[in-house]
Amino acid sequence: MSTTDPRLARLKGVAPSILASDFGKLRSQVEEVVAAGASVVHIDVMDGHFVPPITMGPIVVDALKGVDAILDVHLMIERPERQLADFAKAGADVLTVHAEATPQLHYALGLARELGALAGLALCPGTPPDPLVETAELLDLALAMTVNPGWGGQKFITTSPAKIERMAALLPADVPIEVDGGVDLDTIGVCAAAGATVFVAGSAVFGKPDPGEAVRALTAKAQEAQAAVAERIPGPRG
Ligand SMILES: O=C(CO)[C@@H](O)[C@H](O)COP(=O)(O)O
Repeated sequence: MSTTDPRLARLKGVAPSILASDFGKLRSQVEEVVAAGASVVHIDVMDGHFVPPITMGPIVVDALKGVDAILDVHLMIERPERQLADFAKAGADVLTVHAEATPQLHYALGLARELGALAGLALCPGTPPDPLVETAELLDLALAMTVNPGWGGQKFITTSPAKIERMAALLPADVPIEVDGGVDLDTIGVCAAAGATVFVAGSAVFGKPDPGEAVRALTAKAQEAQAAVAERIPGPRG
């Protein structure tokens, strides 16, 4: 964890995923959710190899430059270390790579930091949390996929909260845990109670008629669950 980076203070709460947005009005939709309180905007990069779909590249990150939010880039691509420089140059604040996507994890995470970004490590639902232990000192964020990566609108995998708890037990308390996939009003509370503090939501935000209101409702649910946990067990993640 690079504790001095001021961006870490904003790396929390609901992170709307632009995968579910209307790309014809991308900037105004993003500005709407930021005005509603989102301090993180999630950008899903898919390469057609690590996951079947192809989505977006650095040009989309660049299009969001200047938005008053952390640009959180989730690289669902093989050998992400080869692309990190382009995404950093485009304005990525967080560069998250998958443990399953490269044999050179320490190199990739170190490079993300060297390029001036925060370094995130993502784990697919079937991947045990072990890589977090090996790379802990290089991590600014841990991402628990709560669906198999590749598509928005999937159903939340119900064993995810137990995995989040295992991750939280292994990580230093100041490394935030982000959840991604099937996060909505029904599932955000269990994620928050398990220790997640960043909540990626695509369909549950941009799939709604009022994305700003959706951010506020999700935020309230997460805070309610966090408050209930803090009342029971005061602690660093509470
Ligand atoms: O990384 C991914 C999908 O692989 C996600 O970020 C999705 O964009 C989440 O979408 P919803 O499940 O919230 O609709």
